[in-house]
Amino acid sequence: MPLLVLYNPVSGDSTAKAFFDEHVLPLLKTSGKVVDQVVATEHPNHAGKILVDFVEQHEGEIAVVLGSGDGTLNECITTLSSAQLTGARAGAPPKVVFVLVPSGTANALYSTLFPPPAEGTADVTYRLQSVKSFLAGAKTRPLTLAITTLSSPPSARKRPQARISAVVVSTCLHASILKDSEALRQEMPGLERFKVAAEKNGNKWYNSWVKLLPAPGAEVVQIYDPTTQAFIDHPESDSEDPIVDMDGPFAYFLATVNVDRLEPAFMISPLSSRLPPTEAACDLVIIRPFRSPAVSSDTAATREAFTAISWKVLGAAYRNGSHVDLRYDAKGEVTSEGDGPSVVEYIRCGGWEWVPVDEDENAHFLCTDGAISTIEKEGRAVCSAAMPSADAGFLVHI
Ligand SMILES: Nc1ncnc2c1ncn2[C@@H]1O[C@H](COP(=O)(O)OP(=O)(O)OP(=O)(O)O)[C@@H](O)[C@H]1O
Repeated sequence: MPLLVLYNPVSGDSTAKAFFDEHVLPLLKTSGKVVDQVVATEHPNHAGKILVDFVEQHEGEIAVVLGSGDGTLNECITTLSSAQLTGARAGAPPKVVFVLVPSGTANALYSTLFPPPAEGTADVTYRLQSVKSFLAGAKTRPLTLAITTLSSPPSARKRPQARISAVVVSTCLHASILKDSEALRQEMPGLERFKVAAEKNGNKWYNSWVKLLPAPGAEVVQIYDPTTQAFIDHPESDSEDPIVDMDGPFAYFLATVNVDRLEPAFMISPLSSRLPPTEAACDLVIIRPFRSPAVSSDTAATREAFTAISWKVLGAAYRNGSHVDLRYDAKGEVTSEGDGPSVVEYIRCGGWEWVPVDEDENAHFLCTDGAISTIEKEGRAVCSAAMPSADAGFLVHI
């Protein structure tokens, strides 16, 4: 199988080149793997172009040893998915098997596939697990893709734009954090930039109309029930009318595919590994402040007071994803006991629609694997989960 070795020398703490020179390339060589090309990216979006060129120059399934974070992986998937391939590849995109070497800041996909040991993620052996799987000819897993279509208002008569994600699609707090944290990258190369950006955005609420759509093979939308610790049919979704309508305001709205965490310890969608989906589906984590018995109005004071609840939820996500079982007591305090309303609505669905209220500028940001897009006024974002056919698509070595 043609083998491309590709790394982003500036992802994470910029150590990918040293790690490849010292560990990855020697290991491939001593294992007898013939590497067809070794390339370092030179600028944003370069990874996708390198992959497309490689695909056009080689036949059959392609293996890519990729040293990067989730952003560069996304560039590879996005560029190849939208490329007009020429020659023998025209109209027939190949199967691409990624062998991941975590070299980014968050490495969400890698740390989901290989949950990190307590000692952390810097260890050489820890970082070479996907490479070892590749060398052993061990298992691969297909990636589900979340495809989000951004539409302009009908009067604009513009084509919708598609964004592809292999990890996360979000609005609200997470999108605001990612938007602001990018400006801090130089100053803070590690995960602390996300915390600084979170402080700035904690008291925002977002107004939007939302629809939840069932997965293709499921009749209805599903919701996690903390009492039985299982998914159940959403009470507002049945075979007659499976689509669930949701009102805001929202404090948090985030969908994942393929991952149960966005950083090694931040397990925001833990059920994707505890109760794995059997088909292409998004796991959606939603916080709506009006579910709290203590919140009945949207004012600066209620928003400020609710910040403590959001931090409790996100703090519990760092403790093994325990936020999914949090509830409100009668006074609106957060507890892990009783039978009050769940603080988080944890949904499993085939897709969703986000139609931001025009006046709410902050509700117009969308994050797809770290990249930020702006939904136009009177526009919308529609996301659906898809699994590619058996002879195409993207896989990872596990
Ligand atoms: N040579 C380069 N110079 C500057 N930027 C680059 C170069 N190569 C790639 N990039 C950009 O670097 C950005 C960050 O890459 P990547 O997502 O892999 O790492 P990360 O953000 O540190 O990790 P993670 O996504 O896991 O948090 C990408 O948006 C990519 O476009």
